[in-house]
Amino acid sequence: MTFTEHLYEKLQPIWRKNHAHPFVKEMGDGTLDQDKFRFYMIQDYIYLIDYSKLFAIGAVKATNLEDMGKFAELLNSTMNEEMALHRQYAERFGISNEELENAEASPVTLAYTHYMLYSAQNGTLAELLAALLPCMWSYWEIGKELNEVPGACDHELYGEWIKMYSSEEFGELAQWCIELMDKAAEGKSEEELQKLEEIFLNTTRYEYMFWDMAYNREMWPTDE
Ligand SMILES: Cc1ncc(CO)c(N)n1
Repeated sequence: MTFTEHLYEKLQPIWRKNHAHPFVKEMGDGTLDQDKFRFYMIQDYIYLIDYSKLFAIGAVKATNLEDMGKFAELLNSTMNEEMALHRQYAERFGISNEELENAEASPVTLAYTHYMLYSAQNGTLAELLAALLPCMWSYWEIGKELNEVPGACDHELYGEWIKMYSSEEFGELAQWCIELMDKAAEGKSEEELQKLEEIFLNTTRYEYMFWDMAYNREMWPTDE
């Protein structure tokens, strides 16, 4: 069994919970409250700015030109394709690019992005991959699952989201991350593997918390 197969199997209970979250389910059946989606889309944009930086750090930590180029490709596709989807949604909601870029991160968004960047900046390439893999992998799986729901990808609001994350292009990038994680885990000590598992578990948990934060539109406590 490969390292990623082991992680996938071990964390299935949490992954199932992610897929079953009402935010995800309601995107699939088209009943999701648009204000929840609007909140999600703004927070996800803020998330993706730091997520892009993770790929830039990946390019720095890559040990060969092929992987370095792939991280550069991921950086480019995140900033110019994935974030373009959010910019399109923002336009539909009447939110300007500037507003989007300067939005305030919620507590969960801040905790999640900072944890990822901490792991990327202070850890090995394998640790960076362990932090980023649940993001790419779970979105790809959720995209594919929602794409199976009859009519879901034709929904006037959520259809584009489903098409993006179930796309072959997104799937290929996720697949590349899975393979690189397995290569990077090769020959690592038990202790190091344990560390990778812990990081993977934590970002998997953060994925759940991100859906939940968006569903409840959770922001900072107010002074009132
Ligand atoms: C929170 C989150 N995780 C993963 C992805 C996939 O890129 C995303 N856009 N947002």
